Amino acid sequence: MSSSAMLLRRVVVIARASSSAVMGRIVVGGGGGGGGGGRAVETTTASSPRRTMTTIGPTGGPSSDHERFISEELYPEEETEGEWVGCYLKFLPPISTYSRGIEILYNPLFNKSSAFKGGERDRLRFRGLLPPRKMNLKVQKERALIEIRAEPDMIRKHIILEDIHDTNETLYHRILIDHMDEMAPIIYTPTVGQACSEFSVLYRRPRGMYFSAEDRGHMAAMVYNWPQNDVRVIVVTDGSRILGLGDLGINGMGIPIGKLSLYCAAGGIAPHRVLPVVLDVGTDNPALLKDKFYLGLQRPRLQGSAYYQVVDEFIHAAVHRWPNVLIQFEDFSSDKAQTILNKYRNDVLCFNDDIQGTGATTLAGILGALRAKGESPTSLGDQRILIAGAGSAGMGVAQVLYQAMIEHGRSPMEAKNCFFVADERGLLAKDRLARLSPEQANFARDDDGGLSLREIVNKYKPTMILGMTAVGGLFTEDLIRDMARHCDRPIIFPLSNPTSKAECTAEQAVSWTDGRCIFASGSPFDPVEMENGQMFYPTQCNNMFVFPGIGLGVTLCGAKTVTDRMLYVAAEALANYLSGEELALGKVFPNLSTIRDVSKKVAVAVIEEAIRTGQSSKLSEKELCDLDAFVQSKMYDPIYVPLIEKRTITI
Ligand SMILES: NC(=O)C1=CN([C@@H]2O[C@H](COP(=O)(O)OP(=O)(O)OC[C@H]3O[C@@H](n4cnc5c(N)ncnc54)[C@H](O)[C@@H]3O)[C@@H](O)[C@H]2O)C=CC1
Ligand SMILES: CC(=O)C(=O)O
Ligand SMILES: [Mg+2]
Repeated sequence: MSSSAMLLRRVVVIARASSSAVMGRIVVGGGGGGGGGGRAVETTTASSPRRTMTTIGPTGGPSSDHERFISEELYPEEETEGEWVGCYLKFLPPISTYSRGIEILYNPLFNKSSAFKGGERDRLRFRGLLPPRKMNLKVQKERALIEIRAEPDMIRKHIILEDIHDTNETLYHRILIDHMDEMAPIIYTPTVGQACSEFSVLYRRPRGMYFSAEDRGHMAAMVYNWPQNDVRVIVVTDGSRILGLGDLGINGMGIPIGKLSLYCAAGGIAPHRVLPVVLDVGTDNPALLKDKFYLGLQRPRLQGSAYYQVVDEFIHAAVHRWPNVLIQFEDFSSDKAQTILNKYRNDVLCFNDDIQGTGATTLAGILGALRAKGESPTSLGDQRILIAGAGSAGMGVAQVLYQAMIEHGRSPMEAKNCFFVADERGLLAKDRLARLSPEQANFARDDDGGLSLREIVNKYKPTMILGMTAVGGLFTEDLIRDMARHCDRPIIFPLSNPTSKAECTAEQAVSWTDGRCIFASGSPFDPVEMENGQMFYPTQCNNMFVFPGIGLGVTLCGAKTVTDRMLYVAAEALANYLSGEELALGKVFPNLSTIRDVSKKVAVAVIEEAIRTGQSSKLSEKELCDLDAFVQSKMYDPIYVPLIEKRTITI
């Protein structure tokens, strides 16, 4: 083709780009095809909290191969600084930085590695510090997937992914978003359990902050060591109950890191706005106390007021530097978890994921299960609910289900009567009131204290059994067969994590109930082929389905606190997400691949609730008309944007 013909085609391409803005050689907007409506991209600088919003047009595809050929020839991909969508190059607002040279390559928030374009390599002074051939995000992802998939061992896969996390956050989150089904078990439960157990020996690079008992009196200053001004979400643990693995001390850092990866990938919070934290108050794990490679303080855990002072100092320091930050308490042992939540929940934007997040998620799963049985949500108050495990998770679930029953018109007494809560000493009843926490005492039965799980099943014929004991295999064949004898479609939720702690497996539940159970588990299980050849698809009842959306919602609307009603509407949004087809397949939670959309729906529900109840300080009624599009526009989408020197251009 002659160069004049090529030029002519270029003019046509530009002219077709309706409402296009043209900046240099970059065309904004797309032709036909794509999803209609503009999309807003939010950019931020890692070193500065300033943001720009630029609306870009519909993502139209190329109208012909010919057109694509011409455009790409004019603007070779490896040299243009934008994102190719078919034959169009989308304009992307640049990020400006004070960093230069090698510093940028070592900053995972900025680094694009082989995807840095020639212009950037010159502007930011690292030409020659990278191999010359340029790749794009797609090719980099393809290469990373080959490496991850070639590795059979889950912990090795985890190490590869976390290595990408530590070197290139854009690529890491792109991989998570595009392959959530495959990646969640690697970065989250069950593999994160092993990653925590081996955290000190696997430790490579710093991520997050540690506040130890030795830092008392310094925390208000220490928080300024964190390089980001705009932290929106902190996940904090004291490492005292990591999944069902017990006290792992600072090795529990893997949990805030994993949860925050989900905040970014599923909840659309930009990675420079999240901060994983461990409070190192010692450990009572005898193996760690004498492990020469353990990286935390080797002393018994602080107790009493000394312990609560550390928590208090940290919270005040964090809120002082980042006044609007959401603090998510995670994996605190049950003797402290509720006390801490009660102390801060009315004054600080915070929630406890194990208590409240698990409660909301399990409520959603139960509402889904009732739908699958052809029952209405109000039938929740007709259920007989056996909860095995009276810790944070068990009592959190009991409280949220109880509130939902009240919401649906049951009296407190009627609602309480639905519950049978048991721990390792059997059914909780008034005979041991003196040794129960207020939350446990609320659900103590009048009689039958100490009945075993099987005795409860055979006497009270529960319609569901929920496991939050961290005791792998607790749901025995006899127990589940008894459940199935008394109930046509028993709901069986072994929720303990990681997989080794699940009270039973999907295969066991299906086989012992002859395929009649409605099942969901905390950690993932593979589909099961039933005797009749039909497939059974277990889904995951894990708080990952609500916490990213709750975080996105409360931070976007500037909520002052996280209310019980916000958790309730989050559960409803999750339950409503399920389609009839999914329910027919036995699924009570959506596929993980939809988690980003689920999180958006949860965020919308939370924001609506905040606006309705006057909890929202940033959004008002007028934003309600297209909240879905608003939330979508605010969600972090990992793509490479051009980097420029801060000194040269300010955005
Ligand atoms: N799927 C999900 O989203 C979530 C799952 N979990 C899981 O739930 C489990 C429990 O977590 P927490 O409540 O924080 O722990 P926890 O240690 O506070 O509570 C465990 C409870 O189980 C009871 N228990 C122990 N042995 C028992 C037995 N043989 N029979 C009946 N009860 C027994 C204990 O007495 C205690 O009440 C963990 O494995 C955790 O990973 C926790 C939060 C969310
Ligand atoms: C999922 C979760 O938060 C836990 O197992 O603790
Ligand atoms: Mg947890």
